Amino acid sequence: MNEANRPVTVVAAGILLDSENRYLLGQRPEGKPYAGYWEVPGGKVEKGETVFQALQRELQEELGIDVQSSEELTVLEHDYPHAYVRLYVSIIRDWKGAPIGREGQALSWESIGADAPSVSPLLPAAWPMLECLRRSLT
Ligand SMILES: Nc1nc2c([nH]c(=O)n2[C@H]2C[C@H](O)[C@@H](COP(=O)(O)OP(=O)(O)OP(=O)(O)O)O2)c(=O)[nH]1
Repeated sequence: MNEANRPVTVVAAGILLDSENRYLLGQRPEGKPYAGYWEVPGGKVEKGETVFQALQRELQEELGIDVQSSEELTVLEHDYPHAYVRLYVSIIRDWKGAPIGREGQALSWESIGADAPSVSPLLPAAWPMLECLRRSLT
């Protein structure tokens, strides 16, 4: 619970970073809150799972890749109308397979150096993640 007495939804988000320092965004599929918005891949951490296990499961389901390792970047909270979320954000440089949108979602590789992603709109809580990513790499 938080000050507003709302239950906290715990989410693991994984920023895939390739060798050219590009990161991956995916578009949320129909049927989910904020469908059509772009986000860093990930999803809710299930009971009994670690954040890393949740990342491995979600990125296999969403992108068909096997995450080998991850580095913790930051933890962020965001109060949405539909949920109060706590996002554990990791950087992933080591994965097996080529990401594909297994839920029919569009994907976009983005340059860290750009002021803003080439796609929009982004989920509100994705912005501070990207800011943190930039700071950690420069
Ligand atoms: N994956 C992801 N989720 C984000 C980001 N920013 C942000 O606010 N969120 C929020 C949106 C959702 O409320 C929550 C993630 O839940 P989700 O609906 O994607 O999770 P899920 O895949 O487990 O969903 P489901 O099983 O309930 O369908 O975190 C982000 O960049 N990536």
